[in-house]
Amino acid sequence: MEKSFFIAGDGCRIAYRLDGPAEAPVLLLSNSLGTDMGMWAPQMDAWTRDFRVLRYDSRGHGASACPAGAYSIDRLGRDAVELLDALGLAAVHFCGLSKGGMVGQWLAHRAPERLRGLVLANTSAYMGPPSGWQARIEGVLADGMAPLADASLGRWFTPGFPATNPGAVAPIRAMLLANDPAGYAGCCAAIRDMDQRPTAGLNHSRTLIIAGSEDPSTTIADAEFLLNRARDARLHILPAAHLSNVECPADFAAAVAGFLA
Ligand SMILES: O=C(O)CC1=CCC(=O)O1
Repeated sequence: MEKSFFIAGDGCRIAYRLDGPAEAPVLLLSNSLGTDMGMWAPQMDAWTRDFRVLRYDSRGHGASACPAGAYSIDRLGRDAVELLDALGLAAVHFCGLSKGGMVGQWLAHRAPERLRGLVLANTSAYMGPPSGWQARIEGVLADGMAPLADASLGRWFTPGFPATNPGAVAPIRAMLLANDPAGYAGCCAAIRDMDQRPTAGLNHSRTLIIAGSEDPSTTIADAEFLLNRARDARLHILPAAHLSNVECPADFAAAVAGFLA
C-alpha cells in the first residue's frame, strides 16, 4: 500500500494515504491501538464512493515513526490536526475507533472547528485503571507483541468470529504482531494517562457513537456516558466485540455513511 508522509510538530514522521474522488468531502480515519490504517479495509469500497478518505497510521503504528517513551492524548490529537494543516484541510468528517475515538473526543474539545461530522466508535473517555496499562507497557517492552496476541484478539472479536472469518482476522493479527513494542507502549501510556470525562460535556459537534453489544474493552456504559454528555449525539449498537468495523463491516460502513450524508 503506497503511503505518503508528513512531519508532525515534534518531528515525528507520520504516514497517511488519500483515496476516493478528489472533489468529495474528506473523511479522516484514526486507527485503534495495535492496528494501522489497514484496519479500515472493510469499509474502503463503500466509503470511497462518497468520500475522499484520509487515513493515517497513528504514531507508534504501521509505517509511522515510533518515538520511545510515553505519548499523550494531547500529542495524538495534535498529530491529527497537523495532518489536516499539512494538507490544507480546514474541516473534515472524522471517524475513530477506540484509541482513534479518543483522538476524536480530544478534537471535539480542543479543535471543534476542524470537525464536520464526528463518529466515535468503540471508545471511552477513560480506560482505567492506570495500573493495568502500566503492566501492559512493562510486558510488551520486556517480551514483545506475541504474548499479547491471543488476549487482544479475544477482546476484539466475539468468540466464534475468528473461526468463521479467518480472512478478516488474519490481517488484524498481522498488524498487531508487526507493531514496534515501543510505539505500542507509547500509545498505551497515552491511554493510561487519559481522562476525558471532565471535558465530555464540551462535545458540541454532531456525533454518532457506535458501540459493540459484546465489547468487553469499551462497553455500552462507556458509550452511554459519551452519549449523555454530548450536546448532539446518537448511539448505534452493533452485534460485535471491540473491532466492530471488522465484525460488522457493511453495517458499520452504512451507519457512518448514513450519518455523514
Ligand atoms: O486492546 C485493547 O485493550 C482495546 C483497546 C484499547 C484502546 C484501543 O484502541 O483498543
